[in-house]
Amino acid sequence: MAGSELAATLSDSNMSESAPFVIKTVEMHTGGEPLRIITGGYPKIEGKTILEKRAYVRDHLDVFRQRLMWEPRGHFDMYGALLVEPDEESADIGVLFMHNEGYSTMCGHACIGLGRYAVDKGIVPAKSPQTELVIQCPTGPVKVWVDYQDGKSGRVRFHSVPAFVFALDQEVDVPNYGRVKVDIAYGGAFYAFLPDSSLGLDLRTAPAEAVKTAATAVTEAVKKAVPLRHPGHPDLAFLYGTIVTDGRDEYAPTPTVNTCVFGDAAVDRSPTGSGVTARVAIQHRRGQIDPTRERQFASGATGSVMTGRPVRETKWGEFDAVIVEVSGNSYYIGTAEFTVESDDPLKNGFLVK
Ligand SMILES: O=C(O)[C@H]1NCC[C@@H]1O
Repeated sequence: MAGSELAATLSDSNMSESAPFVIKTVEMHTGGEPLRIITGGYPKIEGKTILEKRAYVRDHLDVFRQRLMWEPRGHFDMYGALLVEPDEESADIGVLFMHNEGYSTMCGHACIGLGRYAVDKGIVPAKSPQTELVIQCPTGPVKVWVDYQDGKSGRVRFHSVPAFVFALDQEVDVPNYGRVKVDIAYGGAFYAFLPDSSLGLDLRTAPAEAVKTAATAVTEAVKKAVPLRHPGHPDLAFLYGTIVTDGRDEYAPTPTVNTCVFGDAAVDRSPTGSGVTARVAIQHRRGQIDPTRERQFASGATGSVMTGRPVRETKWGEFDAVIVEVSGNSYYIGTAEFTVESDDPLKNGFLVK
């Protein structure tokens, strides 16, 4: 099935909030991070470009995100992908990402899962030893290669849009943590990076709650202090989260650990594909990594690993940029069919904070 036909079947019912709600999903995880792929039942999505579609679901269909991401159908750290018709000729599928707070612009762990899904569902014809496809994300086209052997999809690699460094050693005052230096980089979304030691933490032993609190304080401080700009579109110019690292940026054959806190203080269970992309851009700028040295990045939450390496230099607008290759594994964990009863007082979902 072509990507555009699939997107059309997904959104052919013109459903209002009060209409019967039956949404089907395929459930996966990538390095522990959930991926709820919405495979049927979403209302019609208006908009020509993918950023217009993102704005449309945010402004008109947000209750569907809340129903699917929040409790009782989801949870605080749930993550979803909604297939949409791509508007770029080269793309096989288009996707909008969603989480506890809104709609992200790029998601590496989701592209890894969606690569397998597209091959396994026949959205793109499977080819051995690997199948290539392009996923149009709000940030732009992402090239994906899915290993395919003996009728089985496997490891996935992707090249996201050009990644660039926005600021190095930017000083910010973070309430309760003092003055810290952060690097800010774009890997399909903007992240602030800083080592655990700057926050008085040790990622190997710190409880997730402590990392989440500290990273959220950093995100809030950076949002206040540093206006971001993006060379492509103003909708892409926002800080998505903070990634706390173990500070081991110099190349080593063993994994360096990072924990990403994004959206409304969601903790990524995976090493964060878009974060690895942005972190490699910083390491490349500082001469800490090169194309011959693939680096391993481990999630501080689960220990799951993705690899990252710079592939080639390029530009995006005024920014020196780099194409980064990231790879990882995702797995199927089930399917679901979600419904709503009209008299359920909690039908639109809730979060316990
Ligand atoms: O892998 C990633 O890029 C994503 N995981 C959750 C937060 C990011 O969007």
